[in-house]
Amino acid sequence: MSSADKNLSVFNTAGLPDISNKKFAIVVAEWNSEITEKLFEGAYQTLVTYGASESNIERGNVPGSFELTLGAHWFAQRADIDAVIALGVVIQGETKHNDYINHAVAQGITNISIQNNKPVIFGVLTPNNMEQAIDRAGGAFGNKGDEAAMTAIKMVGLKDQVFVRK
Ligand SMILES: Nc1c(NC[C@H](O)[C@H](O)[C@H](O)CO)[nH]c(=O)[nH]c1=O
Ligand SMILES: CC(=O)[C@@H](O)COP(=O)(O)O
Repeated sequence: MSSADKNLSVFNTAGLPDISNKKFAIVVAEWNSEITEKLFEGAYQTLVTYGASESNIERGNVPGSFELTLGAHWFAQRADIDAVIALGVVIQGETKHNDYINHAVAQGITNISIQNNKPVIFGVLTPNNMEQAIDRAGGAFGNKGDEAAMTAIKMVGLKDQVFVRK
């Protein structure tokens, strides 16, 4: 992934960890579901492609992206969950409401990842319009869900590297 590539589905896959026994939760916002479902599909398929067992991927739905933080926190509190992926799409409206949601969720997800000492991935699109959302949910710029899943894979690998006794 890089700004030059500007493709959310292009990433370095060298040295990925064995995730066959890792358990992932994916929390999906129902707002803009025509896009969030594409993000979920991308995240799910990326996890499976790189070694996760389908039985080790659990999904939860929340009404909107603002609720992603609490929904992700509930999963992150579970000892059997190794990483949480939060997926949402917050589209710019006429007011500043999207700004408040985006900032709250970005900070909230950061906080719960640290609080629960495990990866909680910010897989939230914050486009100005639906076209930009479509481009980043399997369109011209890849799929944010792919990126979020790959980020989760790499972070669980880093956690094992740091904490699992050799
Ligand atoms: N406008 C969008 C929302 N709004 C709903 C909020 O996320 C939240 O559910 C509500 O404020 C009640 O707490 N949510 C999105 O995910 N995307 C939007 O574009
Ligand atoms: C980001 C949203 O919540 C959005 O639906 C709000 O739209 P608006 O700012 O036009 O009320």
